[in-house]
Amino acid sequence: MSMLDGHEAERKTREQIEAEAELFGPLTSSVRSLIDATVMTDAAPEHIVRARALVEEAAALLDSRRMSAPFGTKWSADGTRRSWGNAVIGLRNPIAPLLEVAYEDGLASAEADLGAAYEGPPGLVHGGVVALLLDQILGGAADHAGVPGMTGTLTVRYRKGTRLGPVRVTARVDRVEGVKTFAVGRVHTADGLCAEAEGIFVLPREVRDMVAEMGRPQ
Ligand SMILES: CCCCCCCCCCCC(=O)SCCNC(=O)CCNC(=O)[C@H](O)C(C)(C)COP(=O)(O)OP(=O)(O)OC[C@H]1O[C@@H](n2cnc3c(N)ncnc32)[C@H](O)[C@@H]1OP(=O)(O)O
Repeated sequence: MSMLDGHEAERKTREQIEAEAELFGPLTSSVRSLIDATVMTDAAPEHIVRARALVEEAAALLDSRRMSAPFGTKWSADGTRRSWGNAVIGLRNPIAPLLEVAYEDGLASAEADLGAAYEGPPGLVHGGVVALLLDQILGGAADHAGVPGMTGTLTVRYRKGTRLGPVRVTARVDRVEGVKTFAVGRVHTADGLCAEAEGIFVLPREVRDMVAEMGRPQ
């Protein structure tokens, strides 16, 4: 599979996209609550059995018609970009903590409330989830600065356990060296700084080749 696959131009209007967001956003939110309830439930066995039947019925309804491929990234004529399946920010993805990333003065920042579904060590966020958030926000900072790339290397230093609950993640571009963008970021909770990261984001060769090809005179 090429890295250019999964990017798709679409002709939907802003109103159509908003209507889709209104339809799918609440579904995702309900399933996210279901995930939390599944991890945390202490209900009676007969309630678990009944819940399972209801969940299977819902899954069958949703599965009655499927997209032919994962959501990918859809680009609208007005520049709107949707990655609704994304594992961190996807509006249609209930396992995404749903970071809403804000960009200001070169700083990307987002907050998330990480519940029991993200646990690693008791009461703490799984280290892979911490890396997941950092990967996304560092990559987002690079992208927003106009120097995007695929994650080549992500180095995370875990300074202290990240307690489950509200977290704040931030990132910015540190420097650009040719096709590599170096971004740095942090994760904070009420306990203070929990993790720091540096990422190297590389604009892939095939994207570089495509850009060079487009710039060549006909
Ligand atoms: C369109 C995107 C928008 C995307 C914008 C959206 C961002 C969202 C964030 C989500 C991020 C992800 O999850 S991304 C998914 C996880 N990552 C991946 O799957 C990437 C898998 N790896 C790859 O596709 C490839 O190995 C690449 C793209 C990383 C590099 O391949 P390449 O492009 O052929 O690289 P190549 O020409 O050999 O090298 C170019 C320069 O990069 C350096 N380099 C090569 N590999 C690495 C590396 N792993 N770590 C550090 N540096 C590296 C080389 O030394 C060289 O430096 P010099 O000689 O020039 O000094």
